[in-house]
Amino acid sequence: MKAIILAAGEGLRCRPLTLTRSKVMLPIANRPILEHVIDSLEKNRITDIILVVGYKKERIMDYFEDGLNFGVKIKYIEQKAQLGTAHAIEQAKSMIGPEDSEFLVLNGDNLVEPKTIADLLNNYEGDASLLTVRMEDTAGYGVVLTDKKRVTRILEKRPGDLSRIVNTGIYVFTPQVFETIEKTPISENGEYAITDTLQLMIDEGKIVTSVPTESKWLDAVHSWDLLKANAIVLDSARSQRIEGEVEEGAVIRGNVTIGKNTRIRSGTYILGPAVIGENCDIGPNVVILPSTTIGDNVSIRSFTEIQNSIIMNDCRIYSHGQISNSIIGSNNTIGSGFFVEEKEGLSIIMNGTVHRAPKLGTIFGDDNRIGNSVLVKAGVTVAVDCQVESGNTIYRDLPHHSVVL
Ligand SMILES: CC(=O)N[C@H]1[C@@H](OP(=O)(O)O)O[C@H](CO)[C@@H](O)[C@@H]1O
Repeated sequence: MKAIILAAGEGLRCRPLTLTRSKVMLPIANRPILEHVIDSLEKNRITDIILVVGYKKERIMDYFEDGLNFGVKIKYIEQKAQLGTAHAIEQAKSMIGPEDSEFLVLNGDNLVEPKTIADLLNNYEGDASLLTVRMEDTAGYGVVLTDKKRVTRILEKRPGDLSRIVNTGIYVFTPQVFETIEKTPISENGEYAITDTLQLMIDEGKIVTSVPTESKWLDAVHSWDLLKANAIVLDSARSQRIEGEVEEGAVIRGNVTIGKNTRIRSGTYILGPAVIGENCDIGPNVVILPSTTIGDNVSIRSFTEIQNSIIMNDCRIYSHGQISNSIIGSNNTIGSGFFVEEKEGLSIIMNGTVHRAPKLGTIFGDDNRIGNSVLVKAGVTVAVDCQVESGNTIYRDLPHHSVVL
């Protein structure tokens, strides 16, 4: 069976991280979310992949190329305008032939394990099947009403407790779906939504079924969801793998992965689960606590403590820093004495809507230069290419190219 992966969106709610990469390229345990998705498909022997790309497509194509390094074959198709999920699927129509009696569709920015996909592959039936999960808080999702297995209605992002059965956005379709996609009207928010296509199919008497799963499915809606996804993936590691050099006097406990050419200097204490990439220089006397991921080519100097955070590639973090519940994009230089405040239950306003965050420190995009003794207030973001001089406190979100003297 072929799989169409939707990977064209930017992920506005994951800014500033998505200013320089699309959401599917955000790393979890040092691998893009999309790589986790492709890996789960490959483990189900789904190796014919059509990737619908758009925003920052070059970065995706440079990383995955033809897919052979990932055990799959990838063909790319561009969605030039972001006109919704039905429109995205329609772009791949010419790649689904008469030999394809059905095909799989999934989002490139949802974390799934192999079993999640297997649950749908083993139970799909009818003209279309959608994989569903039960959730208490269904805000921001599509939900379905069912009569036994059959879906009787799809309600997209409506307020109220209409149903707890959430649409994961993972489907098996027959090629007839393209005929209904053509008839799908544009929605109020100007998109052609596959959920409207499914409702049309139901109205036409076609059989649309719901396949429930309890396997892993995590949608990274906001950037802070990456921390949760990272912790879940790190937790599933079952062993220690050390390919770098660990100096005498360093302590490494639990499931920790340390990449090639990485040096862990004396006095450093690492408590897993944690992943550290290649060519890093950590210590002496650095503390890394669960659930932390550190990318490639990162240096962290003495007496800095990092906990439950993601530090992306090519960062330099100097001594006596404290970073927790935070995401630091790639190529950041952070001076000594850096301190990130953290708070639980912050209300963060994005485009006029209030979003409730879990315990959160800060989120940095790429390429920022931070001087010494800088403090960042909880929940504040620093975009891309900002410069903050020593001794400042960052109280407000910094837009890209900001200079704080
Ligand atoms: C129009 C559409 O495709 N809506 C889907 C889709 O929403 P997005 O806002 O496009 O991510 O994925 C959700 C799952 O991530 C699903 O619950 C919802 O029904």
